[in-house]
Amino acid sequence: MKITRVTVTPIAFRDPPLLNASGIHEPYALRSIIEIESDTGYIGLGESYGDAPALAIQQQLQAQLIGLDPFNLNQLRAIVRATVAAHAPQSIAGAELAPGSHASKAVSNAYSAFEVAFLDLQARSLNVPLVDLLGGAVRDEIPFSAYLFFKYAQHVDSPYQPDTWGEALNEEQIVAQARRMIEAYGFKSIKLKAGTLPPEHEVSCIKALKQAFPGYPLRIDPNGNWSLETSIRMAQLLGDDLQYYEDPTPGLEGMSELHRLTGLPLATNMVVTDFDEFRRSVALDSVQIVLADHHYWGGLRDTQHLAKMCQTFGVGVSMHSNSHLGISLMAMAHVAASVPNLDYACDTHYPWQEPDEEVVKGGKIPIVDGCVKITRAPGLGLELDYEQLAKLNDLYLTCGIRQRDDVKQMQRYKPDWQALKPRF
Ligand SMILES: O=C([O-])C(=O)C[C@H](O)[C@@H](O)C(=O)[O-]
Ligand SMILES: [Mg+2]
Repeated sequence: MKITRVTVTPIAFRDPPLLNASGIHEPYALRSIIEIESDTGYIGLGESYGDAPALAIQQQLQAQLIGLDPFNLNQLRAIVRATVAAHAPQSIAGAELAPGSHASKAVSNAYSAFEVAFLDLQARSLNVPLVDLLGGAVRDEIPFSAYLFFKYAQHVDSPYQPDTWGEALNEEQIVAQARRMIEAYGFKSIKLKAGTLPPEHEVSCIKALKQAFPGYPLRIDPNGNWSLETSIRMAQLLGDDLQYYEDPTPGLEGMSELHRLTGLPLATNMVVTDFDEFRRSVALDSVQIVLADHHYWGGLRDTQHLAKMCQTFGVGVSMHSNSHLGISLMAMAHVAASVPNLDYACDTHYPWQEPDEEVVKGGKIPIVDGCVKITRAPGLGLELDYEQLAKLNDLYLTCGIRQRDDVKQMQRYKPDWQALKPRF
């Protein structure tokens, strides 16, 4: 088989005004949709970052992959490496909360974008689900958690109607958000994105969730926005409320000290984002759970390698998410299906995206009883809806956003807002 067509299509879709440690989400999130076609007529799909630096590399790669055998992932990696070395500026500051847009992650994120499409194409040509190329499924229902955010009712510049979730700033509103999400999707665990309002208030929201959903595993994620001292103080208030404490404080050293002092299980998608950081984290006992993300960990197979390393060193593993659509969700589901030691329900932003904004046929992928189900359909089991793709590409062309910037967006609400870390 030879690759005869590679198409990278940037898209934008509506994103609610979700608050986080950096600031606030812009009205549109960016992604890229990747198609690889073979001379035998199969198409493989991928989804990745649509921010300018990531997109530029993906677009550079389009022409260079023509003629390649889609089974030759080592050659894909070599081409990606050479292209990044030749074209990627080293100094691009990526959006901090989208680790895949860091310049240092350029190889692993571009490789991953195409690896998923290559694997999808391979699996389609063999008429097997993608997970079979990853060693087969140890589960076919992949658990995800309810991912709650503090949020405003509408964006500062209202480019479209306010979303239906409304404001969520206090305990009652957060409990209502959780209730709606759990009723709609059946999630069995809850994550609260924090690091944005005063820490005591965020902890009080966890207490309210604990009362409203007894027995539900709870997590809080301040994205490194609490000092070590604040993280210790909040740990005392939280007691044993949490399933794990996600990235409360910055740095491998800070997390290590926090674990030593509190004994709490710490999770991360910030201090362990590559294999070098993994090695250092093991030496320091900084984190007890790594949140993998194939988009910046170098694809589905490297995510399996990460999971194996976690197992070897007695570290738990689950999954991180940025704003994404269905191709990413199914890629996450297939790799999660192949990992025996996936110990926790994965994160996903998927419920925050609008029902009419999906690029795969059939619309939004169902999440039932908190799980995404994988089937025996070949590859990822998805077909592109070209009308929808064109619609979201138009949105990309007109939305005016080219690189995620949650800090700058927050400055539109609060002109003296600064990117402080830690803020509290
Ligand atoms: O677990 C995390 O740190 C994230 O999910 C990062 C995300 O980018 C989230 O904070 C966001 O989009 O605001
Ligand atoms: Mg996190």
